[in-house]
Amino acid sequence: MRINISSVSKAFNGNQILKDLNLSIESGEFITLLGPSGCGKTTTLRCVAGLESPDHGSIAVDGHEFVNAETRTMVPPHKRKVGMVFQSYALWPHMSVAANVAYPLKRRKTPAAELRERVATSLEAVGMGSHAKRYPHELSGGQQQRVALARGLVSAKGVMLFDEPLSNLDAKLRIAMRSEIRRLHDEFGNTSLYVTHDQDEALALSDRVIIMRDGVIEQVGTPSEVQRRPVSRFAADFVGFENILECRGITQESGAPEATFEGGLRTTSSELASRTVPGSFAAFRSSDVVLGETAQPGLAGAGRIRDASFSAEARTVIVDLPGNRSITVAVPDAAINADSYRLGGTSVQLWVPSESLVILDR
Ligand SMILES: Nc1ncnc2c1ncn2[C@@H]1O[C@H](COP(=O)(O)OP(=O)(O)OP(=O)(O)O)[C@@H](O)[C@H]1O
Repeated sequence: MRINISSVSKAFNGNQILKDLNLSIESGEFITLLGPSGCGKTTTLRCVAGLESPDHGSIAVDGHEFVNAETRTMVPPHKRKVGMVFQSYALWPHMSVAANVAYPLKRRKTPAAELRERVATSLEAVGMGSHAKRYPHELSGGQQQRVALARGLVSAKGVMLFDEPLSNLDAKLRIAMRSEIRRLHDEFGNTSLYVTHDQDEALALSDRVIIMRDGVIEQVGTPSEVQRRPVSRFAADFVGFENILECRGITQESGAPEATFEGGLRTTSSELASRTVPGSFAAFRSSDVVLGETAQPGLAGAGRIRDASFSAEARTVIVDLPGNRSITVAVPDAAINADSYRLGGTSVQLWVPSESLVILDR
């Protein structure tokens, strides 16, 4: 089912939370809203579910208007037939697993035989068929979340909404449940809108990722587009570009243009310099900085190692650059034992290849 969010605005107590939001989600797509706390992700989801009403704009599913602030159309939440899965699971403690999953169907007065069959099918789908008679307190967190997922699936007529459903699970279970959620999305042929502030989760699950900032959409793209080609400093920072340096000027001393960035880094390619203006930014990942080599097209400079941290997850050094700037560099495994990387104060040459740089004008 196709979801159309058109010019949706929403304010709480005079604070504008959603600002003229427009988004079209294709039938069968898995879309993630990714952004920092407070940017309006949950509010967007709640407007689709009918738990909030937009002040302006409309939301339609397959051309059928759920809400239109201008014409005062408002379909109540239980008539929208969307499945919703919350971070808190929101299971009724006094109801068995089967009764929890049956609840939305009961509200819709689904005939008993159909109800039993749909409850059994969705519990089987999430691997909880043998736990139908248990109560929520007899289940682990991961099992409770599976029941919440089954209840969402049973309510859905094609649209599923997820509000940080995995945040309360430990890291290992979170990764396992991610693929379950994606599998069920494909198996049931749903259109899914998923809220998270975890970029790994968004990138792993989605067909397209929407990066939100202060109630507006900053970038829409496939996981690889947002990861490799962020459109702004904000988006680059959000998808994990550790290093973002501002261009301080363009010179043409030796004939070819050369751009200088914060920390004294300079372009070694006129093509790169021609795409840069003072005030634009060069963004690059710590894993794309090469220490001890230079002179291929890209960005080059020199600094001093301030600090090295080698842990199981990351092997990084902080390099201080002139002008009180520093950058983070991920050291390849092969270089870990090189003593020079462990010594504070050691001078290093550094280079970032052209293809690893993203030049941003905002
Ligand atoms: N019912 C409400 N009444 C007043 N303010 C609200 C209400 N719901 C949300 N807000 C405010 O709107 C802003 C956006 O909230 P929202 O939950 O949409 O953000 P979010 O991007 O989902 O953040 P998080 O990741 O923290 O859940 C926040 O500042 C929040 O305090």
